[in-house]
Amino acid sequence: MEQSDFRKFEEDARSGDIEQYCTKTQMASLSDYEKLRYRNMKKNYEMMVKMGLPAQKPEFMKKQIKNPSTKQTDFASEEEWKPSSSKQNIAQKPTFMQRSKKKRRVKHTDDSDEEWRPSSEKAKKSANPPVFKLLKKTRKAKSEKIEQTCADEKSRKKEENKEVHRYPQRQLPRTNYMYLEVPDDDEFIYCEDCEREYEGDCPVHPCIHIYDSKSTTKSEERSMETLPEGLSVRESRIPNAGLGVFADQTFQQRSRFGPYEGEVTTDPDKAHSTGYAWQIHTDGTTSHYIDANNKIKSNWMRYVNCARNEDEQNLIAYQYKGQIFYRSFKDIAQGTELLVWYGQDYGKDLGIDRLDIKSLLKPRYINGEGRHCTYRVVE
Ligand SMILES: C[S@@+](CC[C@H](N)C(=O)[O-])C[C@H]1O[C@@H](n2cnc3c(N)ncnc32)[C@H](O)[C@@H]1O
Repeated sequence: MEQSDFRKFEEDARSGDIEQYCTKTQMASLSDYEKLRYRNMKKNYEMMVKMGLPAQKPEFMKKQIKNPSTKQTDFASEEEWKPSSSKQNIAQKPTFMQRSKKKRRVKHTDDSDEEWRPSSEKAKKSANPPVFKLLKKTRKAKSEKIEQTCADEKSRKKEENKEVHRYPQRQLPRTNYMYLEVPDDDEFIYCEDCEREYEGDCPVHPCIHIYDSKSTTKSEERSMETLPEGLSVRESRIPNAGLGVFADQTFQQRSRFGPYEGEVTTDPDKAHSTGYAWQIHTDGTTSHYIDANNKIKSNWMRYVNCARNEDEQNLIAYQYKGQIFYRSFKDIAQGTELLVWYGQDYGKDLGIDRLDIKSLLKPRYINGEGRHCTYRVVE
């Protein structure tokens, strides 16, 4: 399918009717993004049927609601097409920070029929994924402690999501590692221009990789020495934030930096304590952390500060094949400080209240690949 056709198809999908498959309450609980996703699934299915292609009916479409008062299970929870591993680990309530787990993905191939992967294929793929081998090993070896911590964190998030608090909220543990919601599969990269994901990278708008400078030092200077050409570290423009990274030249949109270097740890307490650790996910759960606290073992990315609002944010962090990269989603002018979003918990710890996260017009540029599309309210 031509790209322009695909765009038109996506626009048409926004007007698709999914109301017949859920109750009013379920409808109201879905974010606009979720609604769009279900509409897209419905349209995809209908289009494939129309084209005479073998298509598997999305699970949610099989359960048409005749009587809205009939008790139903949660609409979103009926997504049997979701890989079970990711499904277990995803909070049921859609939140702004919750990345869409089922987006249009395009595999790198010349065969345009690959654009839509039916759920059964996806399920097969998840059952035997070609990647994450290294992480899976790490996962097997991970201590009970980390599993417990992840379980604690999930129940804490569940608590936070409750709309009515019958008891005063207890003091929550400090969460100061940086956090990304990562899906079951981190080998896809979102393209802002095409508004969809590609395996590896967008063939039309590929990232420009900015390589670290080589460092031979084994001293504390190492992290600074790895600074790529065109960047410098100096005092941040953000009051009391310490050092920050500045552009000494213009960096185009889709400049990619990384990976974020540091020590790998499975100890959440250690990761919590430093303020330089990114959380890494495998199959939707935390598997380990990359902690850049040690300057001898980390690179320059440890100096990138947290954006206080969407306007000043110019980088998004994302996990790709078990590593963290930063990518510019707009041109970065010379003299500008590079700023990324660390995640809501860390943001809160820094006293940053991202109003754009809470507003009805959802943020366009947060972390992860689902957050930085040009978001539109479609109702
Ligand atoms: C990953 S480090 C960033 C580099 C750090 N500025 C430095 O000098 O090493 C994270 C720490 O930087 C500071 N920081 C980052 N963004 C900030 C912000 N928006 N406001 C205040 N402090 C910030 C906080 O002290 C935080 O714990």
